[in-house]
Amino acid sequence: MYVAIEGIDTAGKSTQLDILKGKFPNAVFTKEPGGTKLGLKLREMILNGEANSSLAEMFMFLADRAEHTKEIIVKNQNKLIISDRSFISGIAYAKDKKIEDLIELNRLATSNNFPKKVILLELTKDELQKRLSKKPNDSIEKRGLDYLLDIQARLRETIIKLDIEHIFIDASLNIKDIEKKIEDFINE
Ligand SMILES: Nc1ncnc2c1ncn2[C@@H]1O[C@H](COP(=O)(O)OP(=O)(O)OP(=O)(O)O)[C@@H](O)[C@H]1O
Ligand SMILES: Cc1cn([C@H]2C[C@H](O)[C@@H](COP(=O)(O)O)O2)c(=O)[nH]c1=O
Repeated sequence: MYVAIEGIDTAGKSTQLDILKGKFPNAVFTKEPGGTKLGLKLREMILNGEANSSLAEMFMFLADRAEHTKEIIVKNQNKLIISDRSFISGIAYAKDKKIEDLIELNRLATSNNFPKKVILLELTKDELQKRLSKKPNDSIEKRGLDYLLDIQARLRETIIKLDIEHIFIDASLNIKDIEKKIEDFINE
């Protein structure tokens, strides 16, 4: 089963994934962008802000996703796969593109291999500001609070629009409480 953890920058995805690796030792843990050798090169170029064109950036994420689908998702389809982000981030972060167009582009990139379950960690503006202030910000994070909160709303909208089995979790809850909610959702 293919499961994705979604959330804007600093929502707590990596923190939860580190715990989940101990709870699901036989699962395949991966991420977008950067889940493959090619994806790591694409991730570095994107997060260093090397694309001047938003369309070029979008296609770089789609290229990462196509490689990730072929090399990780399809090759491990009989296992539990838990991914840090997915095509849902791809749709939500491409703010200047139509969701309908993005859905079709992502169907092509993933050969229709969408996650079966999605966990969305959601931050308040205050908590996001606090967490962003504690770390160096990459080119996307530098676009600011309102940009990221709009992305968060698009993540929620996309999950609902595509009717994917999901759970929305308050990312400011205690780390252990969040983990239990995620574990129970994956196991249900
Ligand atoms: N439930 C929580 N309560 C308080 N702080 C948290 C919680 N979960 C994570 N954090 C802290 O928030 C920061 C960001 O967490 P983390 O790196 O896991 O987020 P992320 O979603 O992986 O971020 P990014 O997408 O930017 O890599 C870290 O300093 C982490 O310790
Ligand atoms: C998959 C995907 C991601 N993004 C953005 C979201 C983040 O700002 C970065 C990835 O960094 P992280 O450390 O993995 O959170 O890229 C995007 O804009 N489009 C996508 O498809």
